[in-house]
Amino acid sequence: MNPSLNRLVSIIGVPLDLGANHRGVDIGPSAVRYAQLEEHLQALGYSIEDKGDILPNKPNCSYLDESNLKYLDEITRVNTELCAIVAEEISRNRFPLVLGGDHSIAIGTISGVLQHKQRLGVLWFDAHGDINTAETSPSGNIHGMPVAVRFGLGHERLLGIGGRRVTLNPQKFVMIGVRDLDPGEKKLLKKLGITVYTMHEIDLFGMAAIMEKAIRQVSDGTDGVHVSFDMDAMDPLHAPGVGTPVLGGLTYRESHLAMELLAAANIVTSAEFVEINTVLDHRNQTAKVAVALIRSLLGERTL
Ligand SMILES: NC(=[NH2+])NCCC[C@H](N)C(=O)O
Ligand SMILES: [Mn+2]
Ligand SMILES: [Mn+2]
Repeated sequence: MNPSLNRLVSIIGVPLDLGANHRGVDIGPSAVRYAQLEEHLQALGYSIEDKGDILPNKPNCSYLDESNLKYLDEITRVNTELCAIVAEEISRNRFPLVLGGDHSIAIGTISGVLQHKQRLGVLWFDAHGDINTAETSPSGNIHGMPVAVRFGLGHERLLGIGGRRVTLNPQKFVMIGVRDLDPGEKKLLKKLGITVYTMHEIDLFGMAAIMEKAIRQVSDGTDGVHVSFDMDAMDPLHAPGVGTPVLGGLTYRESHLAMELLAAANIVTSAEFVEINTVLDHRNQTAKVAVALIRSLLGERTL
């Protein structure tokens, strides 16, 4: 598989923070636009269409939901809309670039991509596994559940997004940068046989070697590759504006190298950058880093 680089990019903002149950990531899409995403991509020769934001309805100001699937209704609604827009942009032959928002939006993004590419490879950059279900989640926050949903595990409403039960192939799903897993997540990752490159493997073998293996795994025998990048995959030193920071993450250069190698491999057909929490950020640093990573992913080189 080697689709020629798609020069038509559609930006889709999803200012959803209900999945994190934490204010601040709802400003993520604005922060990334403010960091001049569009201008930078235009300079790289891309033709950009900004589709605007999918606006969630905020619950009453108390923002209190004590269930083990917090804000299920609204998260389902936003993801259903996101799924349709992503599918529509792909049918228009455009590359969907989704800006979060919390990571629950991966449910909608990936189900939209799956409408067109049934044999999809996914690279999931994250400090976390995001493979909880309501039964295993310590928080009830749906941003910790999208991976489980995409493997067909979770609440009926979430599984129904996209109209049909399309699920991912665990053999074509790779996690990178993981360093914080809940007990139920560890069990499920092992049961499904998912390839997880934790920080331990990245320290041991280096990002270049890990990416070489990861790229081969997700691109062989697939008809597209989706990149889901949670900014907390990076070390909080480089990306401080995230709601669930974990020490010991990817350095600035490791993250860039991963994006550069993906650009060189020319395999990525859609992407999302999520969990940018502007309230917790310093001078928009994390949004700027996200823009820098997107530029590398889309082929910018130093020389
Ligand atoms: N997308 C994220 N930042 N997820 C963090 C999840 C944290 C924890 N594992 C939970 O389920 O609540
Ligand atoms: Mn995370
Ligand atoms: Mn995540």
